[in-house]
Amino acid sequence: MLLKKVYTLVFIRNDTKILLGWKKRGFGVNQWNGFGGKLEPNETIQEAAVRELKEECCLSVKTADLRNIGHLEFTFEDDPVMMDVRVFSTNMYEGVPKETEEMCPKWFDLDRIPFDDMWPDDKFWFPYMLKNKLFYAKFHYKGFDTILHYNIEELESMEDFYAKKST
Ligand SMILES: Nc1ncnc2c1[nH]c(=O)n2[C@H]1C[C@H](O)[C@@H](COP(=O)(O)OP(=O)(O)OP(=O)(O)O)O1
Repeated sequence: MLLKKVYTLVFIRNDTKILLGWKKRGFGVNQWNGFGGKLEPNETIQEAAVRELKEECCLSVKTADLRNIGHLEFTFEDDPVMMDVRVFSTNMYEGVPKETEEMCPKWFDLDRIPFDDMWPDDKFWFPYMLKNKLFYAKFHYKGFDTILHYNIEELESMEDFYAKKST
């Protein structure tokens, strides 16, 4: 049986650029990614997303301005934990991105995303995000570099997706 662990992943973007952070430590170190992490006790997923963004690059967002745009599930060979990652996007934020102990933020043109220095799965689902499509994707890894199999689908509505998932 898989044990589920929930994570957040936030992308700040506009029509031409996206903010990514170079992970300086921990899981996914030395790669570009969005901003996010695990939930703390008694925190909603949106509250965790806001907190992690602030902690990792000093930007402030309101929970109401976060749009849930996708759901990712990661499993790993011989590991009973499934990572359940809730993906959010917004272009409404306050502050200026700043380097922290965990991440070094940088803006990228949408047509110059550094996929070679990102998680291998990102190249599969970023195109959905960049076309403003909602998505649900599952990746099964051997180690952290090899995707053994994956599935990705476009969703009509995140609310309907989670309603169906909980039944
Ligand atoms: N494969 C893949 N693609 C894209 N994004 C991710 C992955 N795997 C991932 O874990 N992620 C995302 C999900 C989260 O946003 C981070 C990982 O969070 P992590 O840094 O481990 O959580 P924190 O709570 O910040 O960790 P510590 O502060 O305890 O170190 O990457």
